[in-house]
Amino acid sequence: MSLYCFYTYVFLFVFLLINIKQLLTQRKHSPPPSPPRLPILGNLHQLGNYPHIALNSLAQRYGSLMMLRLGNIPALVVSSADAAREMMKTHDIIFSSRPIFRSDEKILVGKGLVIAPYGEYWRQMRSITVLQLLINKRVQSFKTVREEEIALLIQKLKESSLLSLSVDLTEILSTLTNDVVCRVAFGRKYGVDGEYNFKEILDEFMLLLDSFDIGKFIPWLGWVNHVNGVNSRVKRVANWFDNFLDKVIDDHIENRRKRRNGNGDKNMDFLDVLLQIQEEDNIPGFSLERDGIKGTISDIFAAGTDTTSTVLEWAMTELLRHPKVMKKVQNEARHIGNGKSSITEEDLDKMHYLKAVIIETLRLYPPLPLLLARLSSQDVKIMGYDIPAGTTVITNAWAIGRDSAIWDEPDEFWPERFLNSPIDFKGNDYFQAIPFGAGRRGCPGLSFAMVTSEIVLANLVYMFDWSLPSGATGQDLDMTPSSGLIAHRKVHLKAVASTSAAFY
Ligand code: HEM
Repeated sequence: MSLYCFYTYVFLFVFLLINIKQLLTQRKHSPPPSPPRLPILGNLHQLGNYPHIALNSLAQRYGSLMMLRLGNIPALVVSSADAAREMMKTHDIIFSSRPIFRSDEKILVGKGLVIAPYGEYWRQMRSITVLQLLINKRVQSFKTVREEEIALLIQKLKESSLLSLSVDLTEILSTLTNDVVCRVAFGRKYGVDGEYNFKEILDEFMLLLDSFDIGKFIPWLGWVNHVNGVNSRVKRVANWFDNFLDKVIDDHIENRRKRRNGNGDKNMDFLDVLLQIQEEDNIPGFSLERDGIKGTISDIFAAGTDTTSTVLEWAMTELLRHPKVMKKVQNEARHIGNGKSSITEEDLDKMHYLKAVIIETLRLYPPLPLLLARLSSQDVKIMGYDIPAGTTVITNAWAIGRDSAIWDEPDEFWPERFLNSPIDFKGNDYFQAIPFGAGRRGCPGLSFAMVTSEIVLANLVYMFDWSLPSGATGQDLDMTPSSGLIAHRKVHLKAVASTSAAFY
């Protein structure tokens, strides 16, 4: 071999070595694409008032996996069904924690499930919530509570229908879901009247939970919350809620002592169930403390009230915008109800179109459009990209539900697409629409939420014909969502109920 050839081979060898090394390092660190960022704010300024919509626009440019920086927080944004499946199914355990923001801890009283890091405490609390509180048998046992509250609602609507008055459906539905959850949790209502102005406090609690908190993202700017009064409002609501729960728990303990029959499972509310678990104290290596009880109840109010009324509010909005769909769901309800005084939960199994209306509503308007954030607990590869441990994960369920690669005419309200469709929202097999999240941390309140939404909507359309005030048409409705964690309507939905001719 000539000297020239020898040097050429050495040169090629070194060149190849360098390239392979570079390739390997690139492979080793292949982060998802990122939009450019500003100093300190990172990408925070790009979220706007409607983060789910803004993030969807960014995803159109940067892809269904994007890495953002929200102030100090590295955040992965997931915007496709495939990426969500990989995260919540293939690598479920790695993404089963939640980021802890100090402000959430301050608002959510006690030590509950929603913000608990993945681990033994969460596992025990989750198992109590799923197997003792939200299991189907228990959800069904509250059928009478739902039916009684619906009867009250129908009575109210009949009264305003006699006077052709418009009703604030947003307000009425929010009160209804709050009353149902209150009775299920405490065995009685704590409304606007009486000793506790529970509804007002709950509204403030939801407002604070929903509000933008700069200290979450840029801790050294946390002082802003002192200046603008948010911290004192948080403290006031948290103290109020804490004292309220103490009082309700003490009353329950006293009543159980008096009754001495606290073991009768039949009429037990959630608090009774939790107190019984605490008394029996037979979970190996785990004791349910008062703080755990408070946390569970606080979670159920935070996660279960506004989310459910939001579905109903959007479902009624879309029905008012689509008179043919309204007619179809009314015909189904009236055929099945057949002149009875109300639709019962036994009737729901036969109401396929009504179920499709609810599912289509959840696809288009997931109440938590960005679900609840998750946190990666170790380095992992998703869709070929490297995601480091400690990354906050935001899943854009709103974008997935409207993805044109999955759905025909994705922005159209068309319940027929779900008739005879195998898609459920359990997040086991189908990730095309995931309003309840998926995997280990998926929503344990799915059955509770579905049966409540279905029975309320069924009765609203069964008993009444609906129109908009002052001769407005559905197309006049303002469809702007609220900003915040829960995307309800920005403008309250007001409508006129008239008792259907079928019931005269
Ligand atoms: C339409 C109504 C509802 C929607 C859309 C909804 C949605 C969600 C979502 C997206 C999550 C996070 C899931 C994830 O990280 O993958 C969640 C968690 C949760 N939901 Fe719901 N939810 C609803 C109703 C309810 C109800 C009625 C209850 C209880 C009565 C409830 C209790 C909870 C709890 C306790 C968690 C935390 C679970 C955990 O972190 O392990 N939800 N929900």
